[in-house]
Amino acid sequence: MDILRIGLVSISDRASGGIYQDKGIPALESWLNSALATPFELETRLIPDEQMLIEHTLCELVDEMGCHLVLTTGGTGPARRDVTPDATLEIADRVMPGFGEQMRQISLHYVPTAILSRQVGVIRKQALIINLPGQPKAIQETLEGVKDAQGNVVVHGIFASIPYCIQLLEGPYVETHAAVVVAFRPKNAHREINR
Ligand SMILES: Nc1ncnc2c1ncn2[C@@H]1O[C@H](COP(=O)(O)OP(=O)(O)OP(=O)(O)O)[C@@H](O)[C@H]1O
Ligand SMILES: Nc1nc2c(c(=O)[nH]1)N[C@H]1C(S)=C(S)[C@@H](COP(=O)(O)O)O[C@H]1N2
Repeated sequence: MDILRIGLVSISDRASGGIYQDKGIPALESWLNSALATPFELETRLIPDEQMLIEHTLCELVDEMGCHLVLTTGGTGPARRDVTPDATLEIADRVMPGFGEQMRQISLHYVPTAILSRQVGVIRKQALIINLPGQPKAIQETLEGVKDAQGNVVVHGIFASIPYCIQLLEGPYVETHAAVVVAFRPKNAHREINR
């Protein structure tokens, strides 16, 4: 069986220019290490907010590196140089509107400015590509969702739906640690999908 390959792309003019240290890739990496029970390989990239470069990087990760999942962080807002969703849509085969809708829903529990993120989820070939906001804390917030003080789920994180999406795209079977995120699969979703 194919090993799970995940691309992580931190998109920041200042982090890529050395003005501040990139916290995006370390936050993504540490969250994935805590959440995934399945072994995985990472491909990481730190790039500025340049649309052509973002498009090229996403295509390289999907088409050449064979990633099943690509998570971007940064550049989803309304500022002139925030072009991550534009680049993602440009190289997409299909849009998955639920991911953007769900992330904004989750984020409203944390910041009233959640609606300023234009983040999208798309499919290109075998890969699911998802834009996360640039604030490093937004990574855990959107992937994990909202829980109350007793640990009960208030809004499901988007990662709950990612293993089944990868499975439907004929990628590897992804298992998660239930203490961090419970992956949803319909009752009749077998480990192997036979077509
Ligand atoms: N890679 C990163 N590492 C650390 N902090 C970041 C990173 N990206 C964004 N941030 C923080 O989150 C804020 C919002 O992110 P956003 O993607 O809008 O960046 P920005 O303000 O356009 O600046 P830049 O592209 O130079 O990071 C930033 O102003 C910064 O404080
Ligand atoms: N979960 C979460 N979502 C969030 C935020 C946040 O701090 N946490 N910041 C918001 C803000 S202030 C902006 S401007 C938009 C876009 O952020 P970006 O340009 O850093 O991607 O994401 C929004 N979504």
